[in-house]
Amino acid sequence: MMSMLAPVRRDRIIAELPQCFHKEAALHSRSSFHPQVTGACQEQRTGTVGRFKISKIIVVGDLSVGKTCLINRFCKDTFDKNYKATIGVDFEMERFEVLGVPFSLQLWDTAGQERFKCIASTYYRGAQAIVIVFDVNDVASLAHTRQWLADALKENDPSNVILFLVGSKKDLSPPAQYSLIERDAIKVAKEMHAEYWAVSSLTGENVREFFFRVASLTFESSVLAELEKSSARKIGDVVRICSADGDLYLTAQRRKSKCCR
Ligand SMILES: Nc1nc2c(ncn2[C@@H]2O[C@H](COP(=O)(O)OP(=O)(O)OP(=O)(O)O)[C@@H](O)[C@H]2O)c(=O)[nH]1
Ligand SMILES: [Mg+2]
Repeated sequence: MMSMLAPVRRDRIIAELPQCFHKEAALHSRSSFHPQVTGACQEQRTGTVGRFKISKIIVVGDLSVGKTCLINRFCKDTFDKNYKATIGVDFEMERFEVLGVPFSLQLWDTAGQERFKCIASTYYRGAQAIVIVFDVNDVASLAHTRQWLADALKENDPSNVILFLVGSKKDLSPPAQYSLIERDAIKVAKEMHAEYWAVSSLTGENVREFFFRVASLTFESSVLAELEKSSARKIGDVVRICSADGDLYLTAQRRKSKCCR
């Protein structure tokens, strides 16, 4: 409990919405946090967010695409060039402060190897975000992302999770080759309603930016869900949270699940 109360690391403080990687495949293209979220944070009306809530993020994808390295680069700032398969699952906690509100992510690193998949999949439930990783140098791993998503969604409510499609090992891909796979990856991301990123855990390129975006969008959707819940309680009716026009995927998903008919 004490550690939960200790101040958040200075390099985990998020005061502005980090931008997306590619405008064509972004969860939304607003340039700042949703005004209702900013307002709620200023007035400390974020409900369970910031006090009790820990958001679960699961990371899935083929074996050896670099899931463990991605998490280790961000959480520990280390990189191991030797492959050690994840057996079952591992997890890391990361504490942030978003718009002045403490916010924790539980990052679940799952096994890509077929023989461990069965154990790993029992940890998929209750995810707020699903990160599907593929290797930008391996088209088959991109093709397999659809199956990984389907498996992860079996254990989760599809209208309540946010999705990220992440191309790894960007350092190994010459620019001309990279831009070819990026075209396909963006197509897949759009189909999935996922936000697309490309990263390198070896060089660290985009790793921090990516996790800041994950934390921010997960935070934003948690606070919006809290606001929706508390106003629904007050009015005793279904309440619509107004969204800016730039909100591409989030509103579409929410509309499917919760909003007025
Ligand atoms: N060059 C380069 N190599 C990477 C990068 N990320 C991971 N690797 C290498 O790819 C191999 C697999 O990385 P892991 O992170 O263990 O892969 P994983 O997805 O966790 O694999 P499983 O746990 O079996 O599912 C290791 O040898 C890493 O060093 C990267 O960004 N660049
Ligand atoms: Mg691993």
